[in-house]
Amino acid sequence: MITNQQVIPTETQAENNGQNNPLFPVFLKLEQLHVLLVGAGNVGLEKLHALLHNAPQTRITIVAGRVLNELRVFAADYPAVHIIERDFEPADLEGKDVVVIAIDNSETSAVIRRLAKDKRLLANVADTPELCDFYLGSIVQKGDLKIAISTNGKSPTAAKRLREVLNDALPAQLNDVINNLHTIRQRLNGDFQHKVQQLNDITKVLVETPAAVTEAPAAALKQPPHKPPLWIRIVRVCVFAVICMIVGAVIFSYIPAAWILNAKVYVARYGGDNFLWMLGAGFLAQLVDGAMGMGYGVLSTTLLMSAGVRLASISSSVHMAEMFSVGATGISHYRYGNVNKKLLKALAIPGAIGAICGAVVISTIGDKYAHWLRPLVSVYTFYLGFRIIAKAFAKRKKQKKITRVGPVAMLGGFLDAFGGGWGPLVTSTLISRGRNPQYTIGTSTLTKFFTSIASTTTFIVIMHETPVQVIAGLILGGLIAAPIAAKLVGKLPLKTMFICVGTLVIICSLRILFKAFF
Ligand SMILES: C[C@@]1(CC(=O)O)C2=NC(=C\c3[nH]c(c(CCC(=O)O)c3CC(=O)O)Cc3[nH]c(c(CC(=O)O)c3CCC(=O)O)/C=C3\N/C(=C\2)[C@@H](CCC(=O)O)[C@]3(C)CC(=O)O)/[C@H]1CCC(=O)O
Ligand SMILES: NC(=O)c1ccc[n+]([C@@H]2O[C@H](COP(=O)([O-])OP(=O)(O)OC[C@H]3O[C@@H](n4cnc5c(N)ncnc54)[C@H](O)[C@@H]3O)[C@@H](O)[C@H]2O)c1
Repeated sequence: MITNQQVIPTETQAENNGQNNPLFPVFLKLEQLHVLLVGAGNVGLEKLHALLHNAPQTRITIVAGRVLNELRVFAADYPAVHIIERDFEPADLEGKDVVVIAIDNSETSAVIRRLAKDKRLLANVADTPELCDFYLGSIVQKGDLKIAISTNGKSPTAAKRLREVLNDALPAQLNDVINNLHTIRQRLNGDFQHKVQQLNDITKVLVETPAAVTEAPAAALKQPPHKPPLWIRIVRVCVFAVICMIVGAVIFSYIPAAWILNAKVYVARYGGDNFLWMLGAGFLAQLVDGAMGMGYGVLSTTLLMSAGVRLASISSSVHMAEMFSVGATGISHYRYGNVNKKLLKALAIPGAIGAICGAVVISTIGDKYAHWLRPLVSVYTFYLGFRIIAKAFAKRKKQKKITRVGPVAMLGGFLDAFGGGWGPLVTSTLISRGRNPQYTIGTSTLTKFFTSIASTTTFIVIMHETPVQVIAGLILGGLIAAPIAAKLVGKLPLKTMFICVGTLVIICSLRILFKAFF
């Protein structure tokens, strides 16, 4: 059996090397070559079938005194096949790369073969192994997979039977498997050794349980390519936590606590009384959003509300800080081709209108009615917390594709001004209604960039002031978290993450509600 993979000799192969079958298999790009076929009888037709079945665009010139009618009819479907109806002439070898001889005269065959040899052309003399430079093989094909079989010329019938056996044994989905592995191969990062290791790990199951041929790589596509066992993941999380503690201890031993406490003097006017909260909120929100693709607004809003920051300040800072992170991610989505321009247009305008309206409402009546607006927003974030948890358990159902996206975007933009929610509302609604997740996440993220610009501009115009310190805290926290989040993407247990983040949002919202009424 021959494949086009690199052959690494095993012990048994090494023992057999050269002893039984010295033929060296190659897979010719025949369509880039010019073939001369001499003879157009039954055998000529068989060889023509074999050539064109594998490489239909191949340029083939057929030279034959008599041309079988069946061959003429068959060749008519292949524009690159040219028939010359006369006996062979040495000039026929000019400009050819490969010669197949299928005539009923062995002496003439030997002469043609010698002339070909003089021109250093490779020749096959059908059914005459001793005159062949190469043999045609029996071929099993499943999409891109091709297996060529040779019995070293001993029994073409055995080769034919083996082809039939393999053809039945190999599942049709094998081509999907190969395509999936091709996609994984293109997605893998890292150096060559690392890629080889990952591909070997993914495909190990194919060797251990051959029945898994049809399922394994498809499943591998859905999961991160290499999922280590649970205990390794637990150890990783613990190591990560310890590193965070050490880094934290080092940072705070160099930055005097008094300095941090003094910082609150500068931030108190606009941003509540604890800069660390803002830094922490920015860090956590970016960490979660970067790794899960949503949650920045909800998390930072609930955390800042818990720190007692003014509602309008929260909203304007969150949107301005978010503009940077969302802008950067949105642009990379655009570069990777994840943005559907039609959907972007349909989302951006209503989204921006909704965002402007939300920003106007919150910055004009935000402070005046803060005593009831804050608990109201908490009720909304409380609901979003549940939506995030629900995502952890949601099964993707095939629903009717949502076509009118405008109202969803407008509502998303409006409510987003109050406490985030664009992601949990717009992105998840579109995905759960049957839209392609890749394009939806990409397009929705880029749209979020535009709605953030709209609301931020509105806040600046209406409020005449910018809560610089809150924004600085959020951006700084986000900057620290971004590279960590990027590393964590695909490595975290998503379901658990959604549950944890949802729970955190619910607890924060409940706390605000509790404080408002008691
Ligand atoms: C694989 C396949 C590819 C193709 O041609 O496309 C192919 N022969 C096929 C079928 C086939 N050929 C013959 C029979 C009748 C039964 C029989 O004799 O066994 C059948 C079976 C049938 O048709 O059922 C007659 C025959 N063939 C050769 C000789 C001479 C000899 O052995 O000395 C004789 C006796 C002539 C006579 O008695 O006068 C020689 C060769 N045939 C080869 C290839 C090369 C060796 C491949 C290998 O290493 O295994 C080689 C050396 C040179 C070459 O032709 O390239 C194709 C199967 C396609 C499929 O998968 O269905
Ligand atoms: N047909 C079979 O199943 C089969 C099986 C085993 C072996 N063979 C052997 O293989 C050979 C070919 O068999 P076939 O059935 O194709 O024969 P065929 O008689 O059907 O065809 C022979 C072809 O060769 C051409 N030809 C002969 N001399 C030529 C020349 N100098 N220049 C150009 N073309 C020339 C003829 O015009 C014809 O197109 C024969 O020797 C036969 O004994 C055939």
